[in-house]
Amino acid sequence: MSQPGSSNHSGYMHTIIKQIGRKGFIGELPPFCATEDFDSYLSAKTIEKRQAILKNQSRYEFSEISQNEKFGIAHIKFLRKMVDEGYNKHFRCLEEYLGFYTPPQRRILISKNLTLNQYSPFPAYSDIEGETLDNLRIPPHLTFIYIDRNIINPDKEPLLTMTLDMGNKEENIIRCDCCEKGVVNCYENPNCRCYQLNKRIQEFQLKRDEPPTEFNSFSPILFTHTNDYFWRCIGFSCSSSCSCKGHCSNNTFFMIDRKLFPFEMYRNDPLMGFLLRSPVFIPAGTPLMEFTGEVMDHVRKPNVDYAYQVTIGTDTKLKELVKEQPFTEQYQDLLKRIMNRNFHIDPTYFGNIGRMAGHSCYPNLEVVRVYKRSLSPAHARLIMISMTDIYPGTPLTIDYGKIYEERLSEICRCGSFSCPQGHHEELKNLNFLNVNT
Ligand SMILES: C[S@@+](CC[C@H](N)C(=O)[O-])C[C@H]1O[C@@H](n2cnc3c(N)ncnc32)[C@H](O)[C@@H]1O
Repeated sequence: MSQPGSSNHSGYMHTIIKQIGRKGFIGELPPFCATEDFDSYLSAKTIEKRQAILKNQSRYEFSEISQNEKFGIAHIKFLRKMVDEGYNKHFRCLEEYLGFYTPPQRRILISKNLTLNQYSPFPAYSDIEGETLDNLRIPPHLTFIYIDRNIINPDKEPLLTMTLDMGNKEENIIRCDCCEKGVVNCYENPNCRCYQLNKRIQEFQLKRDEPPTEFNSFSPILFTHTNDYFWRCIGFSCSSSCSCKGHCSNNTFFMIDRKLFPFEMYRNDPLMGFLLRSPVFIPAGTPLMEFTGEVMDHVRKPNVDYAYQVTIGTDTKLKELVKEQPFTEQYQDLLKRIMNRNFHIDPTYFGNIGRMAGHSCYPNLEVVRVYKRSLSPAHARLIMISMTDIYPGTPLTIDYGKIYEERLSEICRCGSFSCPQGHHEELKNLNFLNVNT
C-alpha cells in the first residue's frame, strides 16, 4: 500500500445510532430495512423523502438481500460480454460473480467476532481446502488490536499529539451552528461553515468537463476520474462538535456509522492471506468503512504493506487553505511545521477490517481523505468507498499504489483482467472509469 497519490488509480465520536445485534437499532432514528429500502433510500432526492423512508420501517435485515438487477444491469452486461468473448479463460474469478454468493459448504470459523464488540461483529473464516481444526494455523497478523478510531502514540508522535489537542480547542475547532434538531440539511446550506469548507476543498479537484466528486451523507459518491486523484479528492464533514452533532447531510461518515454491511474476513489462498468481502450487494458510491490505524510518519519495513499514506508534505493547496482559517497564531505555527511531513495510517498492530482489503489491479473500492473538526494530519481520516456495484461474495479490493506495483507486481494474485500477471497487454491500464465509458 502506501502512496495512493502516485499510483494509477487511486472511533471517532461514538456511532449516532447503536446497532443491537443484527436486528435493530436504538437511537434517534427508527430502524431501517436494508433489503427493501436501501435502493429507494439512495435514490430519494430530498432529505424529507429519506426521513419518510426511515420512519416507515420497523425491520432491519440483511439475509434476504438478493441480486438487484436495477443497480447492476450495466455491470452484469459487461461481465457477460467478457465471458462471451472468452476472456474469463484466464481469470480465476469472473464467472462466479455472475451468480449469488453461497458461502463454501466446508469452512472453519476462526473467530465469530474479531472486533470483540457486539455492535459490529466481523467473523473470520478459513476456506482453504484440506485445512482442518488440527492443522489450522492462525497467523500473527490476525491478532491485531481492533480500533474504531485512529490513534496517536504521544511518545512516538508528540508534535502530532499537540496538534490534535490544540485543534480541538474551542478557539481552533471548525464547527457549525447553523442547524439543530433531527437529521438536518447542512449540505448546500450557505451558512454552514463545514459545508463551505467541504465545497472549497472540491476546488482542489482537477478542472475537467466532469462535475467534481462531492462528499455528503446521502447521495452516492461518484468518482469522475481516478488518475493521480487521491491528493485532490478530499471531503470535510460535520462532527459531534457541531450543533447538528454530525446528524446532517454534510457527513460522509453517516452511512459508515450505521454499519449496514455484514462484512466477513476469509482466506482461500494461503499466499494472499485473509481478505474481505460482503455477502450482500453493495451499490456504487457507498462509503463502506473507515480505514483506521496508528497515525505516524515513519512506517517500518514489515508494515509498509499495511500502512496507507494519508497526507503529503508538498500539499500546497491544503496549506493555503489552512492559512485562511481563523486559527490562533500558535496553532498556525504548529500546523506549518507538521504539514511538511508525510503521515501514514498504519493498521499493523491497531486497526480495523479496512486493513484486510486485498490489492487488485482493477479495484472496486477507492480510499479518500475526509477531515473533521480541523485540517491537521491528526484530523485526516481515510474512508473506503465502493467505486462500482459490488455483487455478493466479491472480494473488496483497493489499489495498493506504486510501492506495491514495484515490489510485488510480479507476484500479484488478484486475477483481474488488467493485472500485469494476466495475459492481456491491451487491458493492463483499465480502471472502472474507462471500462464504463
Ligand atoms: C494489507 S495486507 C492484506 C491482509 C492480509 N492478506 C492479511 O492476511 O493480513 C497485504 C498483504 O496481503 C497479501 N495480498 C493482498 N493482495 C494481494 C494480491 N493481489 N496478490 C498477492 N498477495 C496479496 C500480501 O501478502 C500483502 O503483503
